[in-house]
Amino acid sequence: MTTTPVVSVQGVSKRFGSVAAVDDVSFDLRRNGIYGLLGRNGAGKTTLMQLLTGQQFATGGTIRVLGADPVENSQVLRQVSFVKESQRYPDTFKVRHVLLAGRLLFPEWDEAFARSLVADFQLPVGRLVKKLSRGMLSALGVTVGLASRAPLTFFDEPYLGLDAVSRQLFYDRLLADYAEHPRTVVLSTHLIDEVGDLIEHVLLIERGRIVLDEAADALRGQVVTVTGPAPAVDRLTVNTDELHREQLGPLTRATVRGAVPAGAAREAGVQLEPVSLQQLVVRITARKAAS
Ligand SMILES: Nc1ncnc2c1ncn2[C@@H]1O[C@H](COP(=O)(O)OP(=O)(O)OP(=O)(O)O)[C@@H](O)[C@H]1O
Repeated sequence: MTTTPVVSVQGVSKRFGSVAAVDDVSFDLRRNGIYGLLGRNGAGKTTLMQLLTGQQFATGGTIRVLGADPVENSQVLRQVSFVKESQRYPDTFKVRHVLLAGRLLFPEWDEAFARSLVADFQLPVGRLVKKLSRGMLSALGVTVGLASRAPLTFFDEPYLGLDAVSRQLFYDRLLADYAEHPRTVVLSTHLIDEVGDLIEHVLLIERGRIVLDEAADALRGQVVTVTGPAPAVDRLTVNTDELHREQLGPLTRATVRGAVPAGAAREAGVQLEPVSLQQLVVRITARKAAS
C-alpha cells in the first residue's frame, strides 16, 4: 500500500538574483520518518525549509504540503512546526508566553510534555525571552518543536546553541517521543555524526541541488574503505563506484560504494572498514564539487 507523501516537491527552484539557492529539486517526504537534511554552509537547507513552510515563494515548480500549497494556508501551517535558531519573539514575551502561544497554535500540543522539557532544560519560565542565553533560546525552540507534535516538524539547526549534554537530551527526547507519536521530522544539520543514529533517511543538498535521497541504513551498508596494495584494491573494487582514493605510503585506500567481497579481501590482505555517514557525505560532496 502506498500512502500519500506529507511533502511533495516537483522541479522547485528559488533564485535570489543570480544565486540559485534551490535549483530544480524534486523529492517526497513520507508520512512518519526522521529525515536528515544535510549539506554545507550555503547549500540551500534553510531556503528549502522556508519554501516548504510557505515563508518564501518558489521561483518555479510545485510544492504540496499535506496535499496543498503551503503559502498562506493556515489549515496546512497549523500542522507544521518550524524551529530555527534565529526565531524572533515579541520584545515583551516571557518563556511562558511562548509556551502559551505554542499551546494555542498547535492542535496536537502536549502541555505535560512541554512542562517536562522545560524542567529537563531548566528553562526559566518567568524570564523575558530577550534575556535568555543563546543555549536557553535554542532549548526553548526545541521544546516548542517537540511539544507541538506537529505532523511535519522542521528543526533548522536549532541545537547549535545547546551544549553537548542538552543536545543529547534533545536527541533522546526526540527519539522516545517519536516512537510513541510517529510524525515526519526534518533535522537540518552539519553535525552529521551526532544525528547519524537518529536519521532514517538522508537528503543531501549541494549548491541548491539534491545529490542524495536515500534510506540511511542502505547508505551505511553500501560504502566502505578498501585499504591494501593498489592491484588488489583495483581488482576488488572493479564493480563499485569510487568516491575517493588516496595513497598511504605503499598502500592505496579507496572509498567505494557497492559490494566488495569480504572473503576475497581477507585472502588478498586487504582491509575493509565501514564509512560513517559524515565521511560519506564529505566524500560525495567533495566529488560533486570536483565534477
Ligand atoms: N534572502 C536572501 N537573499 C539573497 N540570497 C540569499 C537569501 N537567502 C539565502 N540566500 C543565499 O542562498 C544560498 C542558500 O542559503 P541557505 O541559507 O538556504 O543555506 P543553508 O544551507 O541553510 O546554509 P547554512 O548551513 O550556512 O545555514 C546562499 O548562497 C545564500 O547566500
